[in-house]
Amino acid sequence: MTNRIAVAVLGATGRMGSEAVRAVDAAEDMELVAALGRNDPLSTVLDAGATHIVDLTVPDSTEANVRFAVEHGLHAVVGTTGWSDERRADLASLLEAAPAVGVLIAPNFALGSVLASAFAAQAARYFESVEIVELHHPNKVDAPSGTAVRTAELIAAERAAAGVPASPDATETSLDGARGADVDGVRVHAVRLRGLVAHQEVLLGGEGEQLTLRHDSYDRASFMPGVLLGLRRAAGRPGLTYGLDGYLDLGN
Ligand SMILES: NC(=O)C1=CN([C@@H]2O[C@H](COP(=O)(O)OP(=O)(O)OC[C@H]3O[C@@H](n4cnc5c(N)ncnc54)[C@H](OP(=O)(O)O)[C@@H]3O)[C@@H](O)[C@H]2O)C=CC1
Ligand SMILES: O=C(O)C1=N[C@H](C(=O)O)C[C@H](O)C1
Repeated sequence: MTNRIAVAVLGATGRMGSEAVRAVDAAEDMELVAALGRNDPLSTVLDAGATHIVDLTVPDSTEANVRFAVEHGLHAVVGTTGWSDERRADLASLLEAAPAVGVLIAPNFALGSVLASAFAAQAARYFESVEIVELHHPNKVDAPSGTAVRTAELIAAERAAAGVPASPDATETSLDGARGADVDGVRVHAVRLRGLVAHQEVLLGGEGEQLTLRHDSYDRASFMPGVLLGLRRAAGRPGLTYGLDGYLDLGN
């Protein structure tokens, strides 16, 4: 096949990176031209002729990796966490000088997770209370998860637009952390437990009822269709897209 997408995977020895290497390698319309570990110089990507990078590294390195890609005209599909509002704003400014480059930052590549977050945001305006519980493997270095932060942001925006007041909470005394982290007014609780991969529950409470929206990734294979979709679409979506939902027609 001609015109295959030339992909470099950064973080290639990691849990996600190694899965992405296999997925890109198996995709007929893609060519894996480089697989970088922590000690490989970023110039490897250019030497290999990559047109796209996939970043699955660590919050400390992802920003520099993506800046390097944009500065060299490469499209980027980013799954690494740590992309704060400030970091995304800086990246959006950088992209103004590279108008042909597309960057996707996807807190979660699993279709079910993206849908669950969208459904939770839709539902959140109808319930008095909402809290998020995310549950992950104990090797995860960040908490709360990027997915939970993104879900809380979407929920908070919907509730603000609908004029829904803050969830009721009479807590007067508590141990540090007992009520979780406050993300845009939504409480987020993080569980780290051997045996888990990546899971999330959004708990929505109203008078006499509860709606729970739960998503489970039992295997990192669940993230790969989203990674490949991102690679196929990034060049056609110049600028910064935050969330895989930006590449999907979710009808909202
Ligand atoms: N968007 C999504 O759907 C998903 C996102 N993630 C996110 O992806 C990221 C990676 O997760 P995971 O694969 O579990 O993590 P791992 O720790 O398994 O992998 C991280 C990789 O990054 C490399 N690395 C570490 N430090 C640096 C550095 N300073 N510069 C460059 N590379 C470095 C590691 O190399 P070495 O092995 O040499 O240390 C390793 O290959 C996390 O932020 C996680 O939250 C995870 C799952 C799904
Ligand atoms: O580190 C992980 O494993 C995951 N990280 C992402 C996150 O922080 O949301 C995506 C998924 O939850 C798995």
